[in-house]
Amino acid sequence: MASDRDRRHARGPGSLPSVGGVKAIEIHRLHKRYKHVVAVDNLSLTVDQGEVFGLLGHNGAGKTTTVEIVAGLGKPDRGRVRVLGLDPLRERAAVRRVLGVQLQDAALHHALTVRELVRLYRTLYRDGADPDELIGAVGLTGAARTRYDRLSGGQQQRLSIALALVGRPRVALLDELTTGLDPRARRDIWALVENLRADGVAVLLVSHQMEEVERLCDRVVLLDRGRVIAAGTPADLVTEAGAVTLDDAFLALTGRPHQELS
Ligand SMILES: Nc1ncnc2c1ncn2[C@@H]1O[C@H](COP(=O)(O)OP(=O)(O)OP(=O)(O)O)[C@@H](O)[C@H]1O
Repeated sequence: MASDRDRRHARGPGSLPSVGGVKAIEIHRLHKRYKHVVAVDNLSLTVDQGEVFGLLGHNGAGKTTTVEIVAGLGKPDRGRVRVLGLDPLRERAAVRRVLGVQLQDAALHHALTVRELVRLYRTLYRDGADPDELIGAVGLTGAARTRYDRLSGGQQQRLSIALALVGRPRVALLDELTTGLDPRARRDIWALVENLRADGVAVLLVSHQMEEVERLCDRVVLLDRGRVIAAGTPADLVTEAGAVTLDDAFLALTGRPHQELS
C-alpha cells in the first residue's frame, strides 16, 4: 500500500523541534468514576516528545477513559492532565492544534467519500498534511472516491488514522490502532507510527496486540481496574513477570488471559 515516499511526505519535510523540554503528556493522580465503577484510579504517567507510550490492560481497565480525558472529551474527577503543558479542558483550542486523536468509534458523515472527509478535516488546521499524500500514506488511494459507508472495516480504520494525523499533530492518541487490519496493512501502519516518532511526535497507543506493543512502544503501563500494576519497557515487563514473551507477561501480571474478556 503506502510507499516510503508517501509516508515521508505525509508529514512534510523535517522533524518537529521539541517544545522547550516540556512533556508531551503529563497525567498526575488522575481519577475518574462513573456511577458504580472507578474507571481510572490515581493514574500518573508522562510521555516524552518523540516517544511511543503504550496503555495496556484488559477490556474495561480504563484505557479509553484515560485517552478521552487527555483529548479533552471527558472531565476528570480529580487530577491534572496536560498536553505539551496545555490543559485539554481549559485550553481546548490550543490543544486541538497540537493533538491528533483516533478513537474506537468515530462518528463520521457516512455519505462523504474518503477524500472529502480528509479534505474537510484538513480545513480545521492551518498547517495540515496534504490530503492526497496522507490518503496514500494510509493505503487508501484506491478508495479515495469511495463513500465512508461503503468502506470495509479495515479501510474505515485506516481512514480514522488519516483523520487523526491530518493536522500534523505533535501528540497523537491512537486507540486500537490496527484492530481489524490485515497483516500487511498492520505493518505499513506500524511503519507510519515509527516515522511519526522519528519526526518527534509523541504517541499514546492503546493496544491489545503484544506484537504491536513490542515493536512500537518505548515504554508501557499495564492497567487493571484503573490502576497501574506494572510499568517500564516491554522488556522490563517480561523480566518482571519472569516470562518469555510479552503475551505471557501480560497473563502473569494481570492473572487472567486477556482474550478471555475480549
Ligand atoms: N460512559 C460510561 N458510563 C459508565 N461506565 C463507563 C462509561 N465509560 C466507561 N465505563 C466503564 O469504565 C470502565 C473503564 O472503561 P474503558 O472503556 O475506559 O476501558 P478500556 O480499558 O478502554 O476497555 P476496552 O479494552 O474494552 O476498550 C469500564 O468498567 C466501563 O464499563
